[in-house]
Amino acid sequence: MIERGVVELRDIGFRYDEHEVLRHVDLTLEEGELVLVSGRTGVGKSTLLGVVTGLVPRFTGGVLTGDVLLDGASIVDQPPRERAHVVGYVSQDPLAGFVTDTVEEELAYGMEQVGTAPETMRRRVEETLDLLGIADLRARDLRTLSGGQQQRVAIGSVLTMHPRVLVLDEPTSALDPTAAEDVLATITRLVHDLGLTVLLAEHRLERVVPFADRVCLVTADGIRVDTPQAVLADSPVAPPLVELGRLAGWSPLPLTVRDARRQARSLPALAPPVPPAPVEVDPVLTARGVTVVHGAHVAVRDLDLTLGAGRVTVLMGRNGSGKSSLIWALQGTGKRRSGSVHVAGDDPADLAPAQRRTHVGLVPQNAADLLYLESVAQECAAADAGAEAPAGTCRGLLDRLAPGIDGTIHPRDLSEGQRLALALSIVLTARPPVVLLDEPTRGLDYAGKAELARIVADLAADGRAVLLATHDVEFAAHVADEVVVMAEGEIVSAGAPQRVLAESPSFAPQVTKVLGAPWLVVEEVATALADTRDEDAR
Ligand SMILES: Nc1ncnc2c1ncn2[C@@H]1O[C@H](COP(=O)(O)OP(=O)(O)OP(=O)(O)O)[C@@H](O)[C@H]1O
Ligand SMILES: Nc1ncnc2c1ncn2[C@@H]1O[C@H](COP(=O)(O)OP(=O)(O)OP(=O)(O)O)[C@@H](O)[C@H]1O
Repeated sequence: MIERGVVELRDIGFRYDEHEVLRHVDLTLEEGELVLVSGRTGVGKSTLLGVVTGLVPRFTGGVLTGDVLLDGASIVDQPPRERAHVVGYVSQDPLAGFVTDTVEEELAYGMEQVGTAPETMRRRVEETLDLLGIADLRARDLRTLSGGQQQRVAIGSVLTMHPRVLVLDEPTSALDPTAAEDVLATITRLVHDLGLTVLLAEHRLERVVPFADRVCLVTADGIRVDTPQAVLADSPVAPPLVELGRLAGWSPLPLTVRDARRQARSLPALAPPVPPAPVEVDPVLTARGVTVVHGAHVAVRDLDLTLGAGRVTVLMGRNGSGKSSLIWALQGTGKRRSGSVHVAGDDPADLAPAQRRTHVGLVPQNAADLLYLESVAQECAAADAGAEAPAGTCRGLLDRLAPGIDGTIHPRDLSEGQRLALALSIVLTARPPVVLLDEPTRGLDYAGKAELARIVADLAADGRAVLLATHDVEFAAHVADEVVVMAEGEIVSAGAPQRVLAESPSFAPQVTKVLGAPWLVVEEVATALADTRDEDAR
């Protein structure tokens, strides 16, 4: 008998006119394995996932060649709807995928479509509410949920269908670190206990690598599929632990914090980095007593915040803790129940939109909200004109964040990371004194994030105040001058990253977990190692 995978992709090719996205892709997914799809922004990860779900080419256009098999039978001509009970899919944009109005309805919808018995439906809805920690949201309108709450519902609504194959596109991008761990552990349990097959695209390898059986690295030349160890040994994208292992010359490369801690015993004694001394800063934005209320829910409670010139403040906190609500209130569009916000003598809430943009720039969680023109080139030209910046300014920023995007593409057709990069470039072109970024790393690869960190540092060096909300602890460790943690609408901790991040079990970056505070990032270890080697040489 021939061993067959659950899903087989045979010599898959896909192109939009001249733009070739996938070629000669052969991939077999076995029962009960989790395959991680990684690769640069816009390289074709979502497209590869779409070939399995059938959304590509049916809903994207373009030309698909090759064959897709499910249990040995070709399904390449089968519409996504007919595969849905076997192949569950969670997209990068949960809101766009919702078909009902409330959490409970959404969890039941797929089961209703396939005629699941009512008592089974009821039971699975309850199980899923618990599994994903969303029981208290059951009656809520989907559109009023926070980004992370929406993402949990989207995952839940697919799990209730008990699919055999689960296709997930950045499923933890909006989740706080603890929730992300929980969701990945839940999925892994289904993989191990029920033989679920999972294909999962993710940029934050540090989160997913420990759970992956194999990694599929997508490059412009095709795919490479191997064990995480083998792919990461020389892959251009690697999590901090692997970077640390490469730097210290460890073999095998550590994939978990536990492995790295063991190997770290072999490191020479290193002089820890000296945290920067606190400095006096000029306030650029001052918020006092800000309260934001949605219906009966107090999202931000009597909160004071000062953003200083030249400072990057990172806003963290559990899903639903009020970060986005605060950001919109600071920008002036979000309704405040009470309190005041001042930027350069004005309250942004009192200004007309055009004037407000010169005070405060905001890149929202859903970057598409900022894009309204027909092409990338038009968006860039409009941003330059609006900001009276030299022609090419916006495009220059875009090429730093996500290089090589064709200017004629409609913003709607960009990959998730490319779209975010465009929205960031548009807002940053105006160089407002206050820059607010709501989860600015979704869909960005490590190189894109490193560029974003440099751009943010440039803005700060130029005297701007930057506030960015993120769940990406590694990115936070790289950019933060100060970290502010929210819980239940209030600030519960604030201070230097060496203290707030490093001392928290949920927010500590990988390097801190291995070496302890005040270590935060691999670059610090590289510097310290080079120093000891210099001394040895002397
Ligand atoms: N209609 C279209 N015409 C031309 N190119 C397109 C069109 N739609 C998508 N593309 C391009 O196809 C490529 C693949 O996109 P895809 O969404 O698969 O990337 P990705 O690797 O998932 O990116 P990300 O990491 O940002 O999620 C991108 O470069 C995108 O710009
Ligand atoms: N219209 C609304 N009605 C009721 N509750 C709302 C409404 N809008 C938002 N909320 C709630 O307010 C809280 C704060 O939401 P917010 O989006 O500010 O959180 P967040 O910290 O940005 O979360 P995430 O990390 O998931 O993006 C959440 O519990 C959310 O469900």
